[in-house]
Amino acid sequence: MTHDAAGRDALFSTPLDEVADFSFDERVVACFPDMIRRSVPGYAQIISMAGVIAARYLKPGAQVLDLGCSLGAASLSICQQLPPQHFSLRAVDLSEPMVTRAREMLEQQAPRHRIEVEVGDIRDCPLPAADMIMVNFTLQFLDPGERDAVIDRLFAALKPGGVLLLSEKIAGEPGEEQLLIELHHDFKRANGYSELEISQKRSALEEVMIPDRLSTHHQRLAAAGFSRHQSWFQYLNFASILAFK
Ligand SMILES: Nc1ncnc2c1ncn2[C@@H]1O[C@H](C[S@+](CC[C@H]([NH3+])C(=O)[O-])CC(=O)[O-])[C@@H](O)[C@H]1O
Ligand SMILES: O=C(O)C(=O)Cc1ccccc1
Repeated sequence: MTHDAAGRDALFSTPLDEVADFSFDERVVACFPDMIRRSVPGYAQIISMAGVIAARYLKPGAQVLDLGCSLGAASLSICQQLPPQHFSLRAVDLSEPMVTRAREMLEQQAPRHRIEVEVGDIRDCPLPAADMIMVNFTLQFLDPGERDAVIDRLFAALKPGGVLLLSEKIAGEPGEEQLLIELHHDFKRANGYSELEISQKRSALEEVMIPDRLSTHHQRLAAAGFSRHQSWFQYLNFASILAFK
């Protein structure tokens, strides 16, 4: 069983002969809200602040991008803070089943907002000039060697004064990694995941999600040309940065 009728994540609950690399398929889509809430410390806080941050910076007529949108939670957060005529939003994700479900959910929960949801790759999808770009827990799934070019692309797409909201799982600074990993596993245990689920998920992610250190993210943002970039949130090995063009 990969999930129950209530959408509870049970993807890694039974022993697997060989744990395949993690992928955002239908089985993940069906339990994604539960999985991310129980796996990512601070996810709910970051999502609710996305709307609050948008309301602080966006002027009427603003264009917003949500890249690696999954089910559109960050987009929905903005819809809850700003009226439909205030902004247009384009949400993109590489996973077709995610995009299909995100379209349905946003249509249902924000029917009057101007939102397009498209299948696309953050590495090469068209990026309209934007006032705010959100990249929440997406850069971490790219090959580390591809991340500089993506941040450069986002900088180029942002209008002057535009804001980037970048959230990521992070590697610890030297000497600090082990404690963060152990406490994250404790966090998962406290949220009902078993030892087997924790270790099989870890194997599934090993090859496909390689976190950078927070300092690496800041260096990359500086190199891309961001005039100001500041960490505003960290909960264990999950952090969020605001960067301004
Ligand atoms: N190259 C790529 N281009 C576009 N999307 C991609 C790419 N690679 C992976 N993805 C997509 O990035 C998303 C990552 S989840 C984001 C949560 C969301 N932001 C949220 O606010 O709920 C985070 C997580 O699961 O830890 C998945 O939907 C992938 O299909
Ligand atoms: O579960 C984990 O260990 C994570 O690091 C976060 C995560 C959440 C959802 C899908 C993939 C990774």
